[in-house]
Amino acid sequence: MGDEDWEAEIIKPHVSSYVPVFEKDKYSSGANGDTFNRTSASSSDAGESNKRENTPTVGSFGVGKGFGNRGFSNNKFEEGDSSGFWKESTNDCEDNQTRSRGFSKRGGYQDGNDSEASGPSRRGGRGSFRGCRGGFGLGRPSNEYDQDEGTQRAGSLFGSRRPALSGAGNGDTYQSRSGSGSGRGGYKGLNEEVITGSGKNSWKSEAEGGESGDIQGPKVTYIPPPPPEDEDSIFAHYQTGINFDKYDTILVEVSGHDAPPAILTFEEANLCQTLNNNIAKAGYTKLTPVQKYSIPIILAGRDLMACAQTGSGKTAAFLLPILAHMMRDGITASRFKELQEPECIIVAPTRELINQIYLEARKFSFGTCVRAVVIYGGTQLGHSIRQIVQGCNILCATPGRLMDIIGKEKIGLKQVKYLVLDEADRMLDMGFGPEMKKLISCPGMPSKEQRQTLLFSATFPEEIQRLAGEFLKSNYLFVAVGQVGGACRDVQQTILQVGQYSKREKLVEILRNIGDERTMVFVETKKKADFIATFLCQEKISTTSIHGDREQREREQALGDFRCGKCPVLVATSVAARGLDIENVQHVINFDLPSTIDEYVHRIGRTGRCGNTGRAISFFDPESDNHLAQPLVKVLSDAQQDVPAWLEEIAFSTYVPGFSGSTRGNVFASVDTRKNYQAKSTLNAAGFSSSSQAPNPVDDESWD
Ligand SMILES: Nc1ncnc2c1ncn2[C@@H]1O[C@H](COP(=O)(O)OP(=O)(O)OP(=O)(O)O)[C@@H](O)[C@H]1O
Repeated sequence: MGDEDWEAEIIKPHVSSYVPVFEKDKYSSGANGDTFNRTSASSSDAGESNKRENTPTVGSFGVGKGFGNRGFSNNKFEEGDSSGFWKESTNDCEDNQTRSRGFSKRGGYQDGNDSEASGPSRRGGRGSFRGCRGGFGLGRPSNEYDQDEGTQRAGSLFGSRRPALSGAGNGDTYQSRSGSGSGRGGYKGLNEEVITGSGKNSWKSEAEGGESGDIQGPKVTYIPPPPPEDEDSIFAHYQTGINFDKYDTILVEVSGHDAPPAILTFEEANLCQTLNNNIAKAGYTKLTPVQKYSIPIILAGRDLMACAQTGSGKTAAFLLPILAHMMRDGITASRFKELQEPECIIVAPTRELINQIYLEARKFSFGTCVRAVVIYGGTQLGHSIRQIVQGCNILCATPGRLMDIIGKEKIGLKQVKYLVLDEADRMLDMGFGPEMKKLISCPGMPSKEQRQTLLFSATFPEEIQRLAGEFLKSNYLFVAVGQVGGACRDVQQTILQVGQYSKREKLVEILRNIGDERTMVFVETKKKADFIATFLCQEKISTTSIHGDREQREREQALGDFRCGKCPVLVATSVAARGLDIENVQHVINFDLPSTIDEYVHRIGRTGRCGNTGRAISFFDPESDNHLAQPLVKVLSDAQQDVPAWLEEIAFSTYVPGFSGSTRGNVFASVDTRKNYQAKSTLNAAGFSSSSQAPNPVDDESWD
């Protein structure tokens, strides 16, 4: 599905279609209670027995010049005047697969008729002008996930930055991409402090010269506000939901050799008193399944690939045992030093997510001498360095910034004992995979035999599992909570057939029904995110937006406004699809379906977290979404959701050979891929599956 054809929309009659009615009493029930139909032990048993390709169009939102130049900050959207919605060349996610350096055209300075061409080719290679956001795009520009220096420099070239959305709260105007610039996060050019490395960089990231100053250009000046220091804020948490206890019924499967038995309680983990206090202050009284299994595995020093549904506590599942190890090893407080050598590195694909992980690390390490630090793109490099040199035991980082800092020799890797890839499938795919490979082959980085590597996600496609072998010891354990890649059952999923010309109207109808309940609306492109947010503001629906073309300051502001309820609607691209844990998100609307089913699972997982219920409504456009019909049917049926007959029909008519059976084939890797090579698993003492024989050594080799 491409962008909507707005021009055509004007002449095409709107087709009304069903709008679901939101009844709160229905809402809270959902189809949550049933257990997965698996043969392994449930977690509660454990202790007992143990591009879309967008084509350019003429015309943009403003008049004459496009967004970047004139933007629409002063142009209220009026449907009748809009001759067309320009087409965006790449979606937010695609960007991260482009490692280009150079200049940007869009955003900062773009003619209305000057649509970007599709795909990376137009992004330019190294040293070229980069087709995005009007600025120097050095390093890893416009990576939706980790937009480091490129993004932050972008748009600055012309001396102005886009103001933040101003529609927040009143829905009147929605300013974005204005070329007139508010100066927020503005370009200070060469006057900005440049912190350079020692000058003897023996290893540099691909982004060398990015923010690091090797190549001069506009600098990122944004310094994120420090998080509140008071204990109440540090331990602030939301309540687990009515379905939290039902987590116990989810089947868990562990594969690999000699898996330690699961634990049932926090006490069994034998954590130190400080950690136990922090767990209690965080409001955790009971382990989630992924925690029951992962904590003892990590405590036993094993490598782990863990797959568990969205919102089920994977973050604590790796943080707690790592911290416990550190405490047990008598870690000493790290002091001010120019070169810090953290014991733990955690990487995640988006800035907001890594910040969230950092806050969790800070929470659980409260009162210990362990110091966690977060660094991510879109913020001033000097600020990152200042945070690090003060001491760093746990470094939480987005990939680009991490590589820059390593290149600056502010971080040494010799002491790394724990390497965590959150959203690991994302971290290992085409976008970040090369960066991660560089990380593990950086000088000083202990080999996989010497470090403990932990991979967590809600989705783990087979091919990514295979790639992961390079990162993990061959005897790693694989924990699958429920269906690998399956959707959270606490999310009630509705798929509506909505043609592109009816989407906006439908969206407004739904949002009006929803009222003030917090809702995330996912769209496929950054431009559309702006456009829809503007449109909703004009419909008097308080809306903000987050996407990769927004400055980091704006992104954080948007998230803050959404979190606090000032703007109950957040229009987002896939940058917000993974990991974000926002209280009280009751609805997710896929205005555009994503291109992959995994992305769908992550997106809808922004609601229905931690035992709370949520609803997801997706607009399915038969013109463009048919490829998703089969995997959607599988996801829906696995999560025991109603599958619309029309969707089944489409799925059937778009039958793909090899996609067969009641579960409709292998949309997900339903198991540890090593199982293909292993003998049949047996139930171990803890009641979960544990492989009884060594993998075939030949196959094993292929993992290295
Ligand atoms: N044992 C627990 N008891 C109570 N709350 C918990 C527990 N474990 C985690 N939580 C809370 O559940 C929420 C979701 O946890 P978390 O963000 O780690 O989920 P996740 O599995 O990583 O999700 P995603 O796949 O979307 O990244 C957080 O607010 C977290 O504090």
